[in-house]
This record gives sequence, C-alpha cells and structure tokens, in this order.
Amino acid sequence: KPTSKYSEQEASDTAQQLRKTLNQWGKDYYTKDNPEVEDSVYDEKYRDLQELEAAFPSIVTPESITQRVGGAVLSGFTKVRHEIPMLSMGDVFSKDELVEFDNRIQKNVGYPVDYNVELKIDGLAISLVYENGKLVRGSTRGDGTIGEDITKNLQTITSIPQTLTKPVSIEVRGECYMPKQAFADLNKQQEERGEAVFANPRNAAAGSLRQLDTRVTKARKLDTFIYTISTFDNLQVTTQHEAIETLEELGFNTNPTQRICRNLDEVWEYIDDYQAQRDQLAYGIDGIVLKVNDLDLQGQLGHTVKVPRWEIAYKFPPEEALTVIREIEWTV
Ligand SMILES: CC(C)(C)c1nc(N2CCN(c3ncccn3)CC2)c2cc(C(N)=O)c(N)nc2n1
Repeated sequence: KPTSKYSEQEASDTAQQLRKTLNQWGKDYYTKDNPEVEDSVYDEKYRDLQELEAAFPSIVTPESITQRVGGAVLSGFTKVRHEIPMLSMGDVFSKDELVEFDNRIQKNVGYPVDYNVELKIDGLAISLVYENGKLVRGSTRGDGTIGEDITKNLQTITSIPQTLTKPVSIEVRGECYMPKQAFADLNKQQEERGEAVFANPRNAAAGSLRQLDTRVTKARKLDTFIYTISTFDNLQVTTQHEAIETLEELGFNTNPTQRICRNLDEVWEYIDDYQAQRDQLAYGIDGIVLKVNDLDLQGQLGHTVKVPRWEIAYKFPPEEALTVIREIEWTV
C-alpha cells in the first residue's frame, strides 16, 4: 500500500519485517547456489524498504541493509591506535625449525602441549571493535600499533556482522581476503577497462580496502576469516579452538579447517593435507599457523616485543615459483 497510508508504527513494523526477509534472502544468496528468490523480487522488496525509510526517517536503524551500501566518499583515512598491539608472526620454512619451535615450548612449559593449527590466509589483517554487540570501528593492522580507520569500507563486506548474536563488547581480529574467483573476475574487468591488473589476491584486497570511495570496495567481493578474540567480555573461552568456535556463534565467518594437534606428527598430517589441497581452495593461503591451544599457557609464554612465543607460521614455497618450475620442466 502507498507509504502515505502507513502510521509510523506500521511503517516501523513493516520495515523490520522487510529487513528480516532481505537479510535471510541475502544470506541464502551467499551460502546457497540456488538463491530463494529472483533478483527482481529482492530488488522490489529492497525498494519498498528504501521508500518506507525515506518516508519515515525515524525508523531507519544502523544495521538496516540499506545502510550497508557504499556511497560515502572518504577524504582520507583517520589513524587508529590498537590498544592491544597487533603482533607479527614468527615464521619458519622447514620441518627442523618447527621441531625446534616445539622443543622450545616443551622446555619452557615442561610438558607436551596441544596446538591449534590453522591455515594462513593470504589476505590482510583487520581489527573489528564491537560495543554491546554493535560494530563501532574497523581498521587495518598498519604497523601493528597504528592502523587506518576503514570502518565504512568494512561495513560493505557482508560476512562482517553489523550486530552480533550477543550484546558483547569485544575486539576481534582476522584476515580480509579476496577469493581466487573474485580476483580473476576483477583482473579481467580491469583489463577490459584498460586499468592496471593486481599482482595477487592480497594486493587486490589491500587496494580494495584502501578505497576512498566505499562503492568501489562494495563491488570488490571481499570476504573474511576471523581468528582472534583480543578482549574478552566474560566469554567462557579457555582455548584458541574454542575462541574460533565462539566467534562463529557470535556471527563471524571463521575458517572451518582449524584442527587441534597433540604432537608434530599430527601437524605434519595437516600440512601435507593442505599443501596438497592448496590449488583447490577457493582462497589463497601461504602456509599454516601453529598456536599453543591453551590460552593460559599463551599468557605464561608471553611474547617478545613483536612476536608471541606461543605461535609460529610454517610457510609454503610461493605458488608462483612452483608454476615457473613446472613451466621449465615442461619446456625441457
Ligand atoms: C594472533 C596472532 C598474532 C597469533 C596471529 N597473527 C596473525 N597475523 C599477524 C601478523 N600479520 C602481519 N601482517 C602484516 C605484516 C606483519 N604481520 C598478519 C596476521 C595471524 C594470521 C592468520 C592468517 N593469515 O590466517 C592466522 N590464521 N592467525 C594469525 N594469528
């Protein structure tokens, strides 16, 4: 019915119903192959919501789907200080160095520890701050202490929740990345437009997040895997593995391949598994990350100025190098 026929309460109720429907259809769109509705139906409902919100500005809510689209052209990025520094990662390139790392931990702790093993996503690190379950700020890692405020750009990424499933006040960190297919499509489009192509998905993700025009960011199909809760709002979490499960429950996108390994043999199985699957993954990885699973032990082990003593990244050889080697073999 025409918006003029609504009372404010009716408009608000209808808008809330429309938001619920659009969010559900949006989720299906990203998670299922056959979206529930045709784009035209989605667009019609979206327009209904826009009209209602235009006629009754007081009913607009920050998490309304209409508030996600780009449109803000920023003049520059303000700086953000990370209260808890975003540390770097020690990295190793061989089995022997990983054995050394494990020995160092066992010597320090006095007994063998469980590790949580995760894929090392080849994207860029971001920080997200929530107050009472609402996203209030998103920023880049920067130099680990000072990053850039890219909240507007991050709000265009559908896998980043505007509102959490619980009204907690926390800071979380993770990786923002561009899936391989989105990267290939973008470079094809760049070529058609006679614009510079991106060297790899990580550069494309970084370039897309540092856009001053949020509409460009929105068009870039970025995604995220969140892996750390930096500040706990009395969440009952005692291990890294549980932290990632809690992040999923709160509404974040997390990487499903994490695995608890009781010793290095199990870590090697994981490494062999995912080195073999690397080309099939929908996103780029450049190694795996090994973390002491127990959070109290992490605290006990602490960190040096820049690097935690309780984690190590095992790096794979760069994929490009492998491609070159294959080409040489082929031509020989
Ligand atoms: C919380 C800790 C510090 C242990 C940590 N730090 C990470 N990183 C730090 C260094 N980073 C960095 N970035 C640029 C320059 C220097 N360091 C980039 C993220 C992690 C990155 C990934 C990933 N990529 O998938 C991951 N699964 N877990 C991480 N865990």
